[in-house]
Order: sequence, then structure tokens, then C-alpha cells
Amino acid sequence: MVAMATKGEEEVPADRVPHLPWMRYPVDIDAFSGCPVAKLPRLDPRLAEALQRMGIESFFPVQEAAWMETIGPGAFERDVCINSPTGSGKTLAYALPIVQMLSTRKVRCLRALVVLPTRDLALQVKEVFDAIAPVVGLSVGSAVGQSSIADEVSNLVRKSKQDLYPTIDEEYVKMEPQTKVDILVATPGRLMDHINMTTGFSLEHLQYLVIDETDRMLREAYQSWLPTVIQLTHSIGQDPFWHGTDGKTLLHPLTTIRRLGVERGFKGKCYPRLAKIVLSATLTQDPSKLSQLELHHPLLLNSGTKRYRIPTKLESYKLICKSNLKPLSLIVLLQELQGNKCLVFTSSVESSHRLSTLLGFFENLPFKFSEYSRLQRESTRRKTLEAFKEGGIDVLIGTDRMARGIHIDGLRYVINYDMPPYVKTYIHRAGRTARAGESGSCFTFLRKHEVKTFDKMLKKADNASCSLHSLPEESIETLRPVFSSALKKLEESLESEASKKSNSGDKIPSGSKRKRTNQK
Ligand SMILES: Nc1ncnc2c1ncn2[C@@H]1O[C@H](COP(=O)(O)OP(=O)(O)OP(=O)(O)O)[C@@H](O)[C@H]1O
Repeated sequence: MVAMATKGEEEVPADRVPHLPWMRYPVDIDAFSGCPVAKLPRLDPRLAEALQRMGIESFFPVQEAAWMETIGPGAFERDVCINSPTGSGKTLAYALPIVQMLSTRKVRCLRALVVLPTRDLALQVKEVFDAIAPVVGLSVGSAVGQSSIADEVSNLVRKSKQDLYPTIDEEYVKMEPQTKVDILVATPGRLMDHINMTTGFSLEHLQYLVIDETDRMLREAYQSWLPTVIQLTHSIGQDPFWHGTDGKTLLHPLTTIRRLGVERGFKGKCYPRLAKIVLSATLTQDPSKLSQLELHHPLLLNSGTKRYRIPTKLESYKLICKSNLKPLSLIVLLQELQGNKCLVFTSSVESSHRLSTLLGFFENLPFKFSEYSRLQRESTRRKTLEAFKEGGIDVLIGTDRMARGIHIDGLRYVINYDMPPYVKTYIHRAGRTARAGESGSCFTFLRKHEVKTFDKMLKKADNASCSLHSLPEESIETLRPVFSSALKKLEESLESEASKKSNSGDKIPSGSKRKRTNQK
């Protein structure tokens, strides 16, 4: 039985043959065994050194496979679609070829755009580019809303010569690109701000477009950023020649020498191609969604034959508990995990807030926890994530917003306090652990009536086995006396928060009214 598909969420039987012919004959990533950095053909030695400084001695299979289709024999002739498990190294799989391809560019202008759904994830990916791009002279910028738009503008575009020397010849100004970065990592909202408002910001020279977490990006419209970007990068009508006032016609000195490839469907005309890489651990197969990408002769790189794969060293457990005692079961489980780093996922910001407020009324808990949700200020969230990464906090309680792509070293445990609504949600939540070949465990709390649905859901995730984990009844019983007073304090605390907000005129957090988001 197919999980209830809701608007925007395509849940089709994982074993159904893909609609799109090109998805039926993927390159099997498992056919690659990875290789030492020194053995990757044509890798720029400066990049090899940078990778070694990052502690990377060998490449993962997906990175080797992607390299072969971009720098190797595949030579970027086809757009690359990567469907590979969480934590398998997809970021470097696209970052390395793009940096290598741009390492020979002569003029600095925006040639690679990487778009991701959240600021945290975008900043994480920018760190990877920052570690490799500068060694070959490339500059990397970000447009994620972490700083003011004015600061971003000054980092992204230089003042045009016309502003500096009003008498300068206009034609010369048109020639000189004003973007100060070669590679831009962006979230859709800020990208659209710069497209619409930042003078000198241009995508006309773009050669590479990467869409990470593609299934989520295609599901959430984000002010129709994708059609806007695709349209702006169409070079149809872009005259590659510069017609001087003296009647001479020259090849525009700054025309991007994109990989001129004959595009199918363009009647054989030479057409500079925008090379695209799209990727996810749960890449959509929905033709209507994929058509938005205008992929050129796409090639699918897939891990194994299943639609979804979970990390090999991930162990899954389920705990069946009474819903009214779930907070106590969570405390007992967290006590068992002895302060190891752990992410706790709930179904909504409101549920995260309630749970973390309630836990605050239990004294002497043997672990430090914090809420991590949109109800908090951005600065608070950033500090919380930093403290969690550095070990100052053991447990983060949040929503699916922190499920996509975020990598936290040493994260051993993920707990689904609320059952994930879809298999994709499960894969991305559980995928915060057992990354890069490490082991990890995912515990899911279930009420009796949820077990059957959950088991069916897990069958779609590569037939993942899931053992039953039980908690000592007596440990739960010892917490019950505190529990009832904690519940009372919780209601009082939420009431006073609500009255404070209504007195101060603050909007009640949208999270408290939010329907279940199918963010995944
Ligand atoms: N070749 C490598 N050798 C060792 N570690 C690596 C290698 N490639 C990537 N890593 C590390 O593996 C971790 C996961 O990589 P990455 O975030 O790219 O995975 P991902 O496939 O994008 O995961 P997700 O689907 O969750 O976004 C990162 O911390 C990265 O530093």
C-alpha cells in the first residue's frame, strides 16, 4: 500500500519502474570502489594537496563515479543526476569537478551556482568549497542571508567602473563582469534578492548549476527561483560577438567559453550549455518535477538497484510506548545513551518547544539538551548548533528542518520522537548519523497503531531491518511522580508565554498553528 501521498509529496512504490527512460539505465555507483586521492586521473596536484590537508586520503565511490562523468571520459557531456545515500560524500562529488574545471579560467566572473534549501546546509557546503577553491585561485561567495544584504552585495559585486569614473566608455563597462566571485553558494530567497535587486549581479556567464537536496528544492517553489535561473542562463539570443562602433565584429572577449556542445533539440546550432548536477539521497523520479530542470541528456548515478539506500552501518530500532508516557521513555532512552551526541526529531516546531520545555522541569537529568527550531532567533540557533557541535550540548530537539544534509562529527544517535510521516523523512533524519562509513543508530518511538505503517515504510528504505528495543519499566515508573508536576508547570509556562506574546503584540509563532509540515 502506498503511503498516503499528500500535496507536494510524491510517494510512489519504491520498486516501480521509473517513468523516465534515462532513469532505467543508471550508472551503478556500487561498481566503483573508490580510489586513493593520488590515483584519481587528471586531478590537479594543488587540489590533491588541499584534500590531504582536509584529511581525505581516498575518494568514496560516488565521488569517483561523478569524476568519471565530469572530468573523466564522460567530460560533462551530460547533466548528472546523483541518487546516493546520506553521508556518502555527495558534496565533494560535485564540488571537486567544478573547481577543477574552473581552475583554468582567465577572467573572474560567476560561473558556478550551488543552490541548497537551508542556510545551515549552504554554509556547510561553502566550507567545502572554501577548502579547495582558493588553492587554484578561485573565489567563493555565499548568498544565504547570514549577513545583511548590503554586506553580501559588497562581497559579491565590485563597483562598476562607471560609478567610479563616470566618463568611462560605456561599452568597456558592459564588457567587464562585476561579480567578484567564481562560485556562489546560495539559498533560493537570497539568490532571488540579488537577481532582482543587485546591480552588476549576473548569471550570464554561468557554466555550472548544482541543485543539492533536489527533491526538496523542486517541491518548494521558493518564488519560482528555478525557472528564473534557467531563463537567465539561456544563451539563446546572447550574441557571442561584439560589434564595435567601427563596424568590426569580434568574438566578445568575455563571452564565456562554456562547453560548446550541440544540444539536442536546438536544430544542431552550437549552443553554449549550462551543465547541471542535481542530487539527493532520495532523488525524485517524478517526471513533472524533473522537467523543470531542463536537463540535457541526463545521466543517473544510482547506488545499487533500489530506489532508496540507507547507510550500511546504520542500525534501526523501534520502541513501542504509550503516547502519554513518551516523554518518560525518551528520558530513559537518553539516560541509556549516556550523554552521547543525539538528535531528537519531532513532528513540528510546537512539539519541539513543548518537549524541551517539559524536559526543563526534570531536575538532574544526566544530559544537556536544547531546543533547535524556528521559534528561536537565528543567532540563538547558530550558537546552539555550535555548542552542540563542540559538545557543550548533548541533545538537540528539533524538526525536519535539521534533517537535510547537516553533518555533525561524532553524532552517534538519532531519535524519532514522533514517527516520520514518509520514508524520505526517515532516510534524511536517520542519515544524520552513520555518515562517511561510520556506525550509528536510529531509534523510533511508536504507538501500537503506528507499528504496521512504520514497518511498511521501512521496507521501502532498502528493506531496512529494525529491531525492537525495550526500556526498563522500573526506570519509567521512577519518573512518574515528577512527571505530573512537570506537566502542570508546562501548561503554566506555555500559558504565560502565550499571554506575553499577545500583550506584546507578537504574532503567535506560526509553528504553533502550523499544520504538519512535510518538510523532509
Ligand atoms: N573521500 C572522503 N573521505 C573521508 N571523508 C569524507 C570524504 N568525502 C566526504 N567525507 C566526509 O563525509 C561527510 C559526509 O559528506 P557529505 O556531507 O558530502 O555527504 P552527503 O552524501 O552530501 O550527505 P547528505 O545526503 O546527508 O547531504 C562529511 O563530513 C565529509 O567531510
